[in-house]
Amino acid sequence: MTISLSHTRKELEGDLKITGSKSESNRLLILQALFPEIEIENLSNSDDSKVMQMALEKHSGTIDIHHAGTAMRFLTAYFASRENNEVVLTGSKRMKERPIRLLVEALREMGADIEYMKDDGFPPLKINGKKLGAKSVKLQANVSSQYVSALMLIAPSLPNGLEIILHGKITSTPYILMTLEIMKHAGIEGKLEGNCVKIEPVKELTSKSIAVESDWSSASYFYSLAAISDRAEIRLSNYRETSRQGDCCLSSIYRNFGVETTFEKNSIVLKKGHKKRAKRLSEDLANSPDIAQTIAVTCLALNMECNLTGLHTLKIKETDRLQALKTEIEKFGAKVAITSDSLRLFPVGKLNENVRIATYNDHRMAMAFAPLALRVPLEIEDAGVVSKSYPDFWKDFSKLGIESSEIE
Ligand SMILES: O=C(O)C1=C[C@@H](OP(=O)(O)O)[C@@H](O)[C@H](O)C1
Ligand SMILES: C=C(OP(=O)(O)O)C(=O)O
Repeated sequence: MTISLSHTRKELEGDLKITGSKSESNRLLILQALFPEIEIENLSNSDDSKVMQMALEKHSGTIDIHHAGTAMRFLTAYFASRENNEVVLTGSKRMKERPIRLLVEALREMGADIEYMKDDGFPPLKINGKKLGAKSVKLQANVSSQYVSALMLIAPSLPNGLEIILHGKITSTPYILMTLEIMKHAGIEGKLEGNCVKIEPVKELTSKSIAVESDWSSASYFYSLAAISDRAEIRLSNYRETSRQGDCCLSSIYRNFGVETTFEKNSIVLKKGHKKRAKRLSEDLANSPDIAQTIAVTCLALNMECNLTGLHTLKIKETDRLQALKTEIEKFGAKVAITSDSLRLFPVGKLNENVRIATYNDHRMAMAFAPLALRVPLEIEDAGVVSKSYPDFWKDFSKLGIESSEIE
């Protein structure tokens, strides 16, 4: 489905409830499968969390996790450590290109029985679950933090817990801290000190209901809308002032665009008035890679030069996001220079109209470009792709007065 987007007003007002964080949800679903004493509130309604729930009901056969990176990585560790489970974990065409070797090697070092069914280092995987007895394991941590979280999540169910020694420069660190915080909240003891994560073994937990905070990465698209608007007051729930999600750094980054955030009870209120904004933006996003696309498009809309660094993980996500951003942003007439870990945007002033955005099976390509409709009419291909993390995105977007119509 291709949609065309245009705006009716540049002053935005609205009140939205955003679905639960898919990252928090998918961690809690694994923990709940290991410790049924855990109850989850405000679970994400994303495809990635639905696929995780479906997978955790199975003990054998082929499990297709589609595009869900966390599901692929967390379930590899989960099934490898479950005795008498024999599964094939597979995914979309893109998932078969997303590397998993470092995690598989670490699990094999712990005694796991995992085979590559096609290309070495990539899904699909044949996993023959076994009791894993290792106490300590080494893991390279500069490619994806999801490998680290995957091992952390199964660690409390192992007889000795687990010490994970991280090598290389740790990437996407807030996601490792999120895993740790959620586990601690559930009653599991653990710590990250220097390059060593240590998780204690647990037999049983006290029953506990844990609430998932709404998704901060999803909030980024409303930050972008507010930044591009003339005036905005958008209220989003349910958020906390002290979040476990690294993408809460949006509240400070978007001050550069004149958007102020206030916390009121369980909501954040994004306000854009007549505050001055920065002339250019420089940000290292190694801790929050999922908001890189949103920020680049906000800069495009506001004619702001930007230099985004720390983007080395973007090329192994749902698509090569650096290349995809360059291709799509340049359709508007701007210039983009990319390296393997950075993106520089040189804006043009007047943007080309009625550009058709390709989304490359990447939910964030569709959602990141959508706010640009406040500046120019545009079209977005395969708009349903948003369901990976935010199925109600277009519905919520229209509540703020952005009109979309299906054209194909
Ligand atoms: O653990 C998680 O929930 C995630 C970790 C990050 O991946 P990397 O660690 O691969 O950067 C992030 O991009 C992804 O959307 C979710
Ligand atoms: C990279 C993402 O997800 P995953 O790696 O879990 O597929 C994302 O949601 O932006």
